[in-house]
Amino acid sequence: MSTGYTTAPAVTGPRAAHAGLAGADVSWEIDGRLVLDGVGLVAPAGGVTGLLGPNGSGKSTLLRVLAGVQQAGRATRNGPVTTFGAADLGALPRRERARVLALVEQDATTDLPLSVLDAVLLGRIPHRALLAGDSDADRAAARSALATAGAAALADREVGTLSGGERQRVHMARALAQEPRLLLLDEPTNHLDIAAQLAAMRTLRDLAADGVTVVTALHDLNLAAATCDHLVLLADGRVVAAGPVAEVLVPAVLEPVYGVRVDVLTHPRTGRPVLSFDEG
Ligand SMILES: Nc1ncnc2c1ncn2[C@@H]1O[C@H](COP(=O)(O)OP(=O)(O)OP(=O)(O)O)[C@@H](O)[C@H]1O
Repeated sequence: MSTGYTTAPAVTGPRAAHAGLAGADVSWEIDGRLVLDGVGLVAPAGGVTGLLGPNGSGKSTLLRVLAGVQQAGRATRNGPVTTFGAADLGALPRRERARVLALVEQDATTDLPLSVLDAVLLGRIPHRALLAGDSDADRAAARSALATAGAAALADREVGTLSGGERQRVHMARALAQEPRLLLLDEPTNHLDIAAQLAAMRTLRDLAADGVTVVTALHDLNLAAATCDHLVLLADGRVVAAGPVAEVLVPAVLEPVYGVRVDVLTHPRTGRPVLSFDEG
């Protein structure tokens, strides 16, 4: 079922005047196949927007297109029109864009023999003069980001030796060190234990409360129910529903998209939806 595209919820954070991220008609073709088909997306500043959808629905591609790093394929029609506040994201020079947005990719790996601290310091590059080395302020920002991501103890480890969950925390720390105003994340809770998942989502909520626009792809619909303000549901490269959590996470929307039976309960403390699934 399509609920069409709804307007974004009211924004109440310190940067409430900022309109957040808006994408119109984002279409992308890979090997002659349309993997994003006219996606319209609104992610309000001061909120966490969850990007949902089954495997292959286009979440990673959309995030990479929004971040301007999608290599495979090409834009179709007139190309995506994506604004962040008053800025046309697509028109921003690369370095300028890196000062505005950070992308935390799914299972990003590196073969470079980098220490964790050095990997996180890479996030500071857009903020310093060309050819300048790390300043004390950069190192302080990197250590603070590591602490926020629950990875302070890993600072001197080599990235290649880390577990999946440890690496995930380091990728989050690198993005935090970048101090973006728009943070895009692809499955940031992948590999994380339950406490770390909740901590990661708490970090995203805290950033949003400070006015950062957060867009995160998630598979865990209950995590989305518990932590997101706004949801965008993709299926086959199209937006099939978007809006507040309570409007999107309903059986009539989810069942045809995922092909499972969904029951929605209400959390006794938070009042948010809690979902239960059965094979359809
Ligand atoms: N480099 C590529 N070459 C060919 N097809 C691709 C490429 N990258 C993505 N696709 C296809 O585009 C579609 C969307 O993929 P994408 O990774 O964006 O989906 P997703 O929603 O993130 O999936 P998942 O939940 O499994 O991570 C899929 O059908 C995928 O096979």
